[in-house]
Amino acid sequence: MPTPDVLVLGAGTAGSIITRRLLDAGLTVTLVEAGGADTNPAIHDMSRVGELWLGPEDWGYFSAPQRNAMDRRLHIPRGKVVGGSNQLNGTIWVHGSPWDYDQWAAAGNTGWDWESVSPLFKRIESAQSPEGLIDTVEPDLSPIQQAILDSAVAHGLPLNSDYNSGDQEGVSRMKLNLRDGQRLSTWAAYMRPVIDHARLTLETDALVHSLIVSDGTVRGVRIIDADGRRRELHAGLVVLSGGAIGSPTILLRSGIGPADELRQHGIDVVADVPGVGKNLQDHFLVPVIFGTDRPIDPPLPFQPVTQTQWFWKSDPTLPVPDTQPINFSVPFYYDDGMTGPASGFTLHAGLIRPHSIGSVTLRDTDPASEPIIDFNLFDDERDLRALVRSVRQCREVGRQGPLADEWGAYEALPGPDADDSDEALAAWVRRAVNTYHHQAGTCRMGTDAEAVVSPGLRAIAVENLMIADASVMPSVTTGNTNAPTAMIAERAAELITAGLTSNPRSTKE
Ligand SMILES: Cc1cc2nc3c(=O)[nH]c(=O)nc-3n(C[C@H](O)[C@H](O)[C@H](O)COP(=O)(O)OP(=O)(O)OC[C@H]3O[C@@H](n4cnc5c(N)ncnc54)[C@H](O)[C@@H]3O)c2cc1C
Repeated sequence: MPTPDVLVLGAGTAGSIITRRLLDAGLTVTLVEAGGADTNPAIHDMSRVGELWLGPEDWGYFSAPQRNAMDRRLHIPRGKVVGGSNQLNGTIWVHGSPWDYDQWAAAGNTGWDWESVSPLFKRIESAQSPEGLIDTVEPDLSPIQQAILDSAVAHGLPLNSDYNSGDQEGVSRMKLNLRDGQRLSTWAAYMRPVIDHARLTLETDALVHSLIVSDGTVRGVRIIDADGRRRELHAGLVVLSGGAIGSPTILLRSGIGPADELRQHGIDVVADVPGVGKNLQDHFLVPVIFGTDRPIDPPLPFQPVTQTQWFWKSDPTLPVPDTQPINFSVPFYYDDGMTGPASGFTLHAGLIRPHSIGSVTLRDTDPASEPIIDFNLFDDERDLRALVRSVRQCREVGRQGPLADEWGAYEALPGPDADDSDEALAAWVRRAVNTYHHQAGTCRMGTDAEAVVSPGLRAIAVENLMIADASVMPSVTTGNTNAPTAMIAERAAELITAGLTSNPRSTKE
């Protein structure tokens, strides 16, 4: 096989966009993905997303026991399929706050301020730009979602018609990535139309073991392919897009990471990069589940289970909202210990500006092993406080407006046994907290000693390696992370094509 210009590792949200843009720019690309084709009908039908959890398309990770959450191990779904986590996600399209990107820039990441990145979001969206490939739609609300929205307004939240306008606060209908009622992942939008491209080689069901590095330069990658064979692939440039869990673990197995950690596993140290796998940030949800006297119809086929959300400051002095409750049209019982009525709805309290910082480390050197993912939940008490306030607010919303008057909503969980004290609500938060699936930051960009990539997304310690996915975020954005990851991917492709115009083999900034 001829050597491609670029090897892209991971066909998720970011890898799909980068591959397409590099093909458009005339480059030869090999795209390597651990998962297979997106043939499962539940991927495409947003009323069936729950079926994907712990199925063949889910890496099915569990966190380390969370000492401040009753030692619970939280399920961490991650997409193992072409399209990656975008094929399992809720398709909620949220830019984040302009403040997020200005913070990135203020930390030394020149070029990532809001004014610089907002044109990239515009370029991605078909409603904003003729070259945009991603559709965002607001589906008609189901009757229970309309009642949730109206009850939130009755509670005093402003109705916000566009949370991507720069002002996130208030309750909104969600903007979802759907086309003809079906999920529109970046894989579907960017890659499906070019799947037979002459300059594309697609390796699916191929697990990346590690990078091949010699003389401080990345030359290619070792994979275990669909037939179980160990093979090496080479390229002029390698782009790592394995996501916030996959990218740091690939680096660690390659000998790029904290030297002491690598030696513990008997891995030769290629580059001592202390920040690899550190700075894990995520968002967290806590369900407040209601039954209703008036029966709620189950979601129709292709009807999204979640359609409304709100952004709210649990402390009015904060610069941006630190909570983002999202609302499900069904009672969502996360584990066997949670029981209640079969028909109902869930208002999820949501923490989106976490202070506790976690890590991703290797369990062993087997690429098929689950890494140790430790959120370090509630290490910082402010996170617990914000979730307690958010749970209290969700309870209040469920008790008023049309939810109470027209649907006869009653709280099933935490339920009447939990009083309204901070202690009682904190106990529920520790018992019921789960990830909101927005892991980020584990190969963060920056200019300091803990940075893994430069603001130009080049690996700091080795040549010919770029990292582009949710792992490079310096801090997680205020809201869902798919759109920000897509934005990072567009920027990455732009940086590669600009840098390669003069010399296709040069990766220097
Ligand atoms: C259940 C769920 C719901 C979510 N809901 C939303 C939402 O509604 N809105 C939103 O904005 N965000 C949501 N997210 C988050 C969003 O989907 C992610 O932030 C985004 O997909 C991250 O993109 P990525 O490219 O960084 O990683 P991914 O999309 O995860 O891509 C990484 C790819 O690399 C592959 N890979 C990893 N390791 C290896 C290896 N060793 N060898 C080969 N391939 C490898 C993976 O299989 C995967 O395909 C959700 C996520 C989940 C899991």
